[in-house]
Amino acid sequence: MNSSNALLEVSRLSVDLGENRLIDDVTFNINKNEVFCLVGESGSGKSLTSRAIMGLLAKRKWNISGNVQLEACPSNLTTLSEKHWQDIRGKQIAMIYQNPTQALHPFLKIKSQMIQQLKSTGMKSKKEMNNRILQQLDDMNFPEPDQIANAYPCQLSGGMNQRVMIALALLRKPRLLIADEPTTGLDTINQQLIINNLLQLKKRNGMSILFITHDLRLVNKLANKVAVMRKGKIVEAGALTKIKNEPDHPYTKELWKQIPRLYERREASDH
Ligand SMILES: Nc1ncnc2c1ncn2[C@@H]1O[C@H](COP(=O)(O)OP(=O)(O)OP(=O)(O)O)[C@@H](O)[C@H]1O
Repeated sequence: MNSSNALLEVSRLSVDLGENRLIDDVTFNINKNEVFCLVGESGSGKSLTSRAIMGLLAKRKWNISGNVQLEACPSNLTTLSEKHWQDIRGKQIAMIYQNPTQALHPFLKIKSQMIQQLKSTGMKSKKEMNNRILQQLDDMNFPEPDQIANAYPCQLSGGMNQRVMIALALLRKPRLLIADEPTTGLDTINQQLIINNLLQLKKRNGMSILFITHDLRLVNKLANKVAVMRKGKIVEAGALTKIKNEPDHPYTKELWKQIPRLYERREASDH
């Protein structure tokens, strides 16, 4: 790692599908305890970048080059075997998605899904697992964690399932959470609830967040740093204040113009 404050360093990451270069020479760093927002229009390559970082692109289909370095791991993440990834995914880096059904099993109670995660850490005591599960659901501000633990996903609302998915992802206290549009499609109240909850947990657990979104209002509320993607490339990156107040790239200027007024105030206590 080049800096002692860096948690993740992505350097010259490219992803090809056959002749098509879909991610092109992407470079950025995420520091410890930082929220890094990756923004850009649909199809710009945000999700593909996160899936390449997370080792979720099958090598038989995708050609990946570049260097992805995580503080806890001496190897380039793009070269790790699936076996090695089992020590990293969930424990060092976790991911949450827009749609909780991607992460939740429909026919298993929430508790069973959480137990599976905890068993993979070597935890054996039922009591310890039960306490950990209730604590994690309590951290997501569920007033009755026990009821949630004993529910099936279909018995919960979309917003509740989204919070359960976050609880599941954070069970092993990862250093980096990749959040791929986790609030898109939710109503404003649930969106606020989840964003505030994520900021609380970031502070409590001392984790960093790579937050993927096309919603600049969320960027304004959450980000320490921002990278703007377009057609597979990062066209501009820097501190939120710089990207917001003095954007250099015409595309970034255009993005901010789409919001007439940024009314959401950042609460200093969140950070
Ligand atoms: N599984 C796939 N097979 C083929 N092409 C893909 C696949 N996934 C993504 N792509 C292509 O890669 C490019 C980047 O897609 P990506 O999903 O990363 O965009 P995005 O910025 O996350 O968009 P959105 O905001 O809509 O999720 C697009 O041209 C997309 O069509």
